[in-house]
Order: sequence, then C-alpha cells, then structure tokens
Amino acid sequence: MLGDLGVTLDVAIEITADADAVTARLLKRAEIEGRADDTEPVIRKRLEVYATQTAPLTAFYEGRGLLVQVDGLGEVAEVTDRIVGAVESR
Ligand SMILES: Nc1ncnc2c1ncn2[C@@H]1O[C@H](COP(=O)(O)OP(=O)(O)O)[C@@H](O)[C@H]1O
Repeated sequence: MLGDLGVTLDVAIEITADADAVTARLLKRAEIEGRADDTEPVIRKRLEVYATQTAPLTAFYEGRGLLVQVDGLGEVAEVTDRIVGAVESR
C-alpha cells in the first residue's frame, strides 16, 4: 500500500509495556474518563487479541530489519523521547 504511494517504510516501532502496567493505565483512565470499555475483563480481552492478532506482525518487520522496540514504561515524556530517538536513529 505504501509502495503504491511511492513511500518506503524507514522504521516500525513497537512500544513494549507489560500487561499489568497497561491494565493499570486503562483502569486509571476509566476513573478519569469513565470509558465503559475500560473494565478489567475487556482490557484483558483487548490484550489477548493484541497478542494473538497484532503482535505476530512484529516478526514481519524484524525480518526486514525495520523493527525497533521502545520501552513504554515510564513517564509519557520519557517514552516520547525514546520514540523520537528511535526515529532519528534511522
Ligand atoms: N507513559 C505513560 N504513563 C502513564 N499513563 C500513560 C502513559 N502512556 C499512556 N498513558 C495513559 O494510558 C491510557 C491509554 O493510553 P492510549 O495511548 O490513549 O491508549 P489507546 O490505545 O487505548 O488509545 C491513557 O489514559 C493515557 O493517558
């Protein structure tokens, strides 16, 4: 699809964070924003779907030498700096 647009992919960034940290973030969002889908069973299901359907894609990008993993734990500003660093290193 990108090829049709004459665009090449420089990097694919995978932001990693363990399930407990992600669950805690979403439960906090539930408190703040009251999102009905931020309940523990729904979060667990979303993480399962990610693991089975989306995470396997990383092997595709890794095989092409495009994958960079960024640690998603820490303050938003720290994670942002890591992502910017990963993009700039390409
Ligand atoms: N580094 C972080 N530290 C703490 N909370 C975070 C961090 N990154 C994102 N969040 C919070 O986690 C929640 C989900 O993040 P978001 O990226 O919006 O997820 P979604 O993929 O559901 O859109 C949001 O409330 C966001 O503010």
